[in-house]
Amino acid sequence: MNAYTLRWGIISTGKIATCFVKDLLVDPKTRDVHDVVHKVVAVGSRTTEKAQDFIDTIAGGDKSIKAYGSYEEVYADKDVDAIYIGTPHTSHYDNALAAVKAGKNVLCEKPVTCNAAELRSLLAAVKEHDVFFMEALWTRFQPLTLEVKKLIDEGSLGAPVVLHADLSGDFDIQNIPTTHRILDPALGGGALLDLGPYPLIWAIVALYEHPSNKLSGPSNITGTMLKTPITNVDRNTSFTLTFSSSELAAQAILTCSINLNAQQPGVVIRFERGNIIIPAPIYCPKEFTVQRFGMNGGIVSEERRVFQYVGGGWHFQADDVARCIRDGKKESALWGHSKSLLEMEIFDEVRRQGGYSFPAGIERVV
Ligand SMILES: NC(=O)C1=CN([C@@H]2O[C@H](COP(=O)(O)OP(=O)(O)OC[C@H]3O[C@@H](n4cnc5c(N)ncnc54)[C@H](OP(=O)(O)O)[C@@H]3O)[C@@H](O)[C@H]2O)C=CC1
Ligand SMILES: O=C1OC[C@@H](O)[C@H](O)[C@H]1O
Repeated sequence: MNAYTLRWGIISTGKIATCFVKDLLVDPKTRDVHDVVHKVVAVGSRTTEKAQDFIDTIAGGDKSIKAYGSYEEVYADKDVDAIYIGTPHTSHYDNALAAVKAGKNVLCEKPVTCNAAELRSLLAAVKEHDVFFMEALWTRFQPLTLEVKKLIDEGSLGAPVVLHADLSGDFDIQNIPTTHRILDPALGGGALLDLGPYPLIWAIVALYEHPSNKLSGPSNITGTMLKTPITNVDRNTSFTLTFSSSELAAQAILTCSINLNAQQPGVVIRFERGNIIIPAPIYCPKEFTVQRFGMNGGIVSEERRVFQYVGGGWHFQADDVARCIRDGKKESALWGHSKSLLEMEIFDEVRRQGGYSFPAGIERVV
């Protein structure tokens, strides 16, 4: 069977665009993938020099990759099948909408938009232009996550009861410029939008996607935010989700911080008959441990599973995008539109309770 080639146009040349493109250049055979391959055909930046420098640095100066000094030229390029968007949160809506209107398939970094209203508007355009669209929630596609999901669904641990998940990062907020995307409210700064998708994705995998939950949304959401006096964005955010509307009765306790390092606690999923423990960093964990309880409630067995592969882990989502586009699908079965929408609705509610409003004009749709 001939492998399907997906031709990518890259929007922006920052940190995550670098990680993603490096992974696109990893031979899929190293992860035992033989049905799809990836080709970077164009890179768009706000300056042509940066686009060319990116190609020189990341892709060894590959002459077949076009360097554009605007994003619009990438959207218009006939050789591009799919656009990858790696700009700051507050640009996602505009960039994705422009790509969709140009008839391109889109993979857009997390958080997919600033709010649920922007996403609804974007999804209407996706439908109208009949293109594929996905938020780049890469963790959902990693082999470890697929194994954890299989273990949960197989049911030997019983029902999930409580999930704890944290993602923190030390962004050195006392010393970075207030224009850094993590501090600047005009770039959607703060912990929730940047780090919140990761604790949330584990709650979605373990609770929302649990077979007994029948894809019911949380019946209750609480959120509280501690702001930094530097720019008033959320420095520490805690939020809880209660699932109780179907056969599942479970809670998720989720936290994220921009002034702590990314070490433990990671993720702990507590079931009736055991635990799944996933050490940090929870966006790309490399191992998990399953503990099983005996009759008296003590731990009678512990199994550690380790996952290794070539690359950073962003290529698994790229393979899914390629297969979807090859097969004419408009959304992914693993991280489809409704999950991104649930994420944005939860974030809207947590920001509402936490008292975090963006500066006027930042949200393109309200
Ligand atoms: N999936 C993951 O693991 C990660 C995802 N992310 C997500 O990716 C997005 C970008 O993050 P990151 O790569 O760290 O950010 P960077 O600041 O490193 O890069 C963002 C890039 O976007 C472009 N850009 C366009 N408009 C602006 C603007 N107004 N201000 C600054 N840059 C702008 C620039 O590229 P150019 O000048 O070439 O146009 C810039 O290099 C965020 O939404 C974040 O949540 C971030 C890190 C990890
Ligand atoms: O997606 C992300 O994962 C890792 C973090 O360090 C980064 O800020 C965030 O955007």
